[in-house]
Amino acid sequence: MLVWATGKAVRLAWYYPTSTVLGVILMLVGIPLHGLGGWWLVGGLTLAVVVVGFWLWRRDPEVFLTRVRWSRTELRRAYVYAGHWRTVTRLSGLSGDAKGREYRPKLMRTRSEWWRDRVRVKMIPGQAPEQWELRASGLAHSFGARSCRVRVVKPSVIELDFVHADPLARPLPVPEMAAPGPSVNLKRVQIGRTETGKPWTLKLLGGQYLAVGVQGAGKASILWAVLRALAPALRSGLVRVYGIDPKGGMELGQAPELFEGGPVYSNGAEAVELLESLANEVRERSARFRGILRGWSPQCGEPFLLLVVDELADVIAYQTDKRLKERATAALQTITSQGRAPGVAVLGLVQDPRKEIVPFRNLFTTRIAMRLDEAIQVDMVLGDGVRARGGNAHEIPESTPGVAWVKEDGKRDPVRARAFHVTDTNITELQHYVTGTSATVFAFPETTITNGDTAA
Ligand SMILES: Nc1ncnc2c1ncn2[C@@H]1O[C@H](COP(=O)(O)OP(=O)(O)OP(=O)(O)O)[C@@H](O)[C@H]1O
Repeated sequence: MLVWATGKAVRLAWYYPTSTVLGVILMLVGIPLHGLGGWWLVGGLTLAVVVVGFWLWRRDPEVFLTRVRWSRTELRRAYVYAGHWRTVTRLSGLSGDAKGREYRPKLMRTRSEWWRDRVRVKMIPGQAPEQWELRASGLAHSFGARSCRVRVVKPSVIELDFVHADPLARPLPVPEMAAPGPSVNLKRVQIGRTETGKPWTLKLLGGQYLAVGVQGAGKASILWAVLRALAPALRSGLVRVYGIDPKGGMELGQAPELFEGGPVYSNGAEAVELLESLANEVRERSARFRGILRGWSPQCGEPFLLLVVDELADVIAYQTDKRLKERATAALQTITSQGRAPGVAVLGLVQDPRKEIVPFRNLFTTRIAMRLDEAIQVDMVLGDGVRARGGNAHEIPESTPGVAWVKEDGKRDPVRARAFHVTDTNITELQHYVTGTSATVFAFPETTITNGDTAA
């Protein structure tokens, strides 16, 4: 009994360290003062702590919950998880019996943040993370969360993310542009923030990018956030950008000076010639580098090349001239498959991810799924099984343009992130920064109409 009770006490102290320490302190205060009304003092102190905590929570719940994460962790563990763990895992079919013994997944460490609870679990023998992925929705409902994602930590240990709120609900303003001069790290180009608060970075050097989303999903913000992050390198000539905007220049036409030779505003011969000239550059550079360099670096004396194609489908699928379509597809395949070492990257934006539209999706090393209509489209972009790990891009609400699920080749789990919101003023500022012309952006003047109304 003593061994059992000691084991229980150690386990309790391990999972509820702060409550245990506080309890011990209160007992140490209360017992010596027992005869002097010490327990009243302890009760009063406890009440004071609770009242002050409640007041702080009412004032600013987010700050309170961030500051006293331990209390949230221990409270939620006790009331939400520990109490129902056995029943929920049993009813979900996640525990089992063998040789008359019940095997139950073990609830390990929990950590509560203001928007999610991270719950570590030791699986029972013979269990696979995929079994938990299949039951993720049921687990979320059982523990009162909006969604549940499953991550593998190490063999037989997984972490469940129970999500309660969206940390990316508010638009992210673009950061100030870097001062001209310092070179940009092309392996870490920041274009937004992930839901855990870390920078969302693209590895342009060595990567090829495909962003897919319905109309209004915020694809353009990815494009402009990349160009803004590259601003010092565009200004110094370290990076050259080429652009194709078959939608008649509605997007790239906002800052044509940023693009080498100006953007191409059609999907015809001019666009195909640009693609073929870049494919040739890839081959020529590879030949020049062979035996001398392993890959492009800022010291190699040649600029890094980035091709941006807004609405890729117009160039490789909706083109009615079969010959032009084939030439465009072949050139893009060469750039995406061989461009890594010679320093040529592609950022393609598209609305429809079907194989008939982008037959070489797998050549893009990072695929970005923004808001999509159907679950099957998510599988097409991110790959099979990624949705079960949380990547539900078809559930991104319309109210959060710029939010995306990102899947990099070689990484098991997708990442949820939001691109910076780049406004028209930000784009004008970028253009002046890169071209070296100075300009002040004025707000639209307000005119007062004689009947007293004000119009912009
Ligand atoms: N990252 C973002 N944060 C907040 N709002 C955004 C963001 N990106 C875009 N928006 C807003 O969402 C709307 C649609 O964005 P955008 O035009 O970039 O979508 P799109 O996917 O490029 O659409 P289309 O396919 O029609 O070109 C715009 O009003 C824009 O201001």
